[in-house]
Amino acid sequence: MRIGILTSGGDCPGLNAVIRGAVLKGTEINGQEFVGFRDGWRGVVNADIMELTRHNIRGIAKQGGTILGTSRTNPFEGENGGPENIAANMERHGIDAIMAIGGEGTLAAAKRLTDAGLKIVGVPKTVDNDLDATDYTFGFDTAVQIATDAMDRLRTTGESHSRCMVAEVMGRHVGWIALHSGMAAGAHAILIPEQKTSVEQMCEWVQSAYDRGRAPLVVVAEGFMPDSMDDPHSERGLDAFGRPRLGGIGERIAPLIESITGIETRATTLGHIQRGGVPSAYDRVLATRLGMAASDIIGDGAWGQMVALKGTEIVTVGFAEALGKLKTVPQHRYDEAALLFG
Ligand SMILES: Nc1ncnc2c1ncn2[C@@H]1O[C@H](COP(=O)(O)OP(=O)(O)OP(=O)(O)O)[C@@H](O)[C@H]1O
Ligand SMILES: O=P(O)(O)OC[C@H]1O[C@](O)(CO)[C@@H](O)[C@@H]1O
Ligand SMILES: [Mg+2]
Repeated sequence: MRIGILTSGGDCPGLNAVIRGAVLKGTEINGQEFVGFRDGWRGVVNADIMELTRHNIRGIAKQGGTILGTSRTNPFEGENGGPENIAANMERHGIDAIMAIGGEGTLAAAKRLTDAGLKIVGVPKTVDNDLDATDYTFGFDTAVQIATDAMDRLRTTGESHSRCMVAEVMGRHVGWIALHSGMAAGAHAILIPEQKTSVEQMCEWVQSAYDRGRAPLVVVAEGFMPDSMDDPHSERGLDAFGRPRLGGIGERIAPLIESITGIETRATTLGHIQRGGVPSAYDRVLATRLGMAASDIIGDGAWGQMVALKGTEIVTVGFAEALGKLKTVPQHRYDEAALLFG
């Protein structure tokens, strides 16, 4: 069987380890051959294909990004898009099945194509860790470590100047990166999309930390909304799928904190630094196992399914179930972190 692998949506550390895991297990054990589609669904629609052999995936588990490239192309759009054209392209290139590595958008597209008769399995990815069907997504652990390192640095400069430091991290719909990096770095306030918080409450936490002689550290997820806002802060236009690009809420709340408390405040947006560079050991192992398992479920003909982590085991979940809901930060996880605020 000849399989086409694609990576789609935002990149994250560990994508290459999935590709390597799949190709090694597939070629060595499962009797499979692999090609890569360049730039996500764009490569599928335009039949932009590269060979993936054991030789050209060697050493890539530790490389950040994706050797295949990625995009937010919609496979249903354009004159070559849609299930019939894609099926014809696959047949022309002798490709029997697709392994789609992506977030909820990529997997939603994969589900629609599978419903139309294509043979597709999925591998979940996102630094945001917001897919409910898997306990952790690879890339998350690396992003949390990068954010924690950054906050450790913000704290030393904050302490030298007796300033309040606001660190903005990724997290469009959920606050997992903010919660974990904030707990790890000992933040005095963690602001996440799941919990609307008033500016007065933020300032209370900041003031109380300051009064104890600390330089307050506030972590805010890009999708956070103070109780006065109905939509996340966006000033950067729309992405390729027409959604607002987030980012900038930290710069927006820092002057509010400064004006209310009188404490000099600086904001730093970590942005794409969180998605770049080498994956952590945890993410390499998780990604490699998911890639190997995805090769196995292709061998089983488990079309419309994706691999996922449950506890410490890799399991299989149907796209429909996997896409049902986002994994938000539960109230008790926020409450336990909030005990340490202020
Ligand atoms: N319901 C859908 N039907 C068809 N295509 C979709 C659908 N949802 C998303 N897509 C396509 O899949 C692409 C990838 O989705 P998206 O941009 O949401 O990234 P993702 O895979 O969710 O990863 P992440 O959000 O973590 O970066 C989108 O740009 C869009 O073109
Ligand atoms: O700048 P890009 O690549 O469009 O992606 C930004 C988005 O991707 C994510 O990193 C993952 O979904 C979000 O946290 C963020 O909003
Ligand atoms: Mg998405």
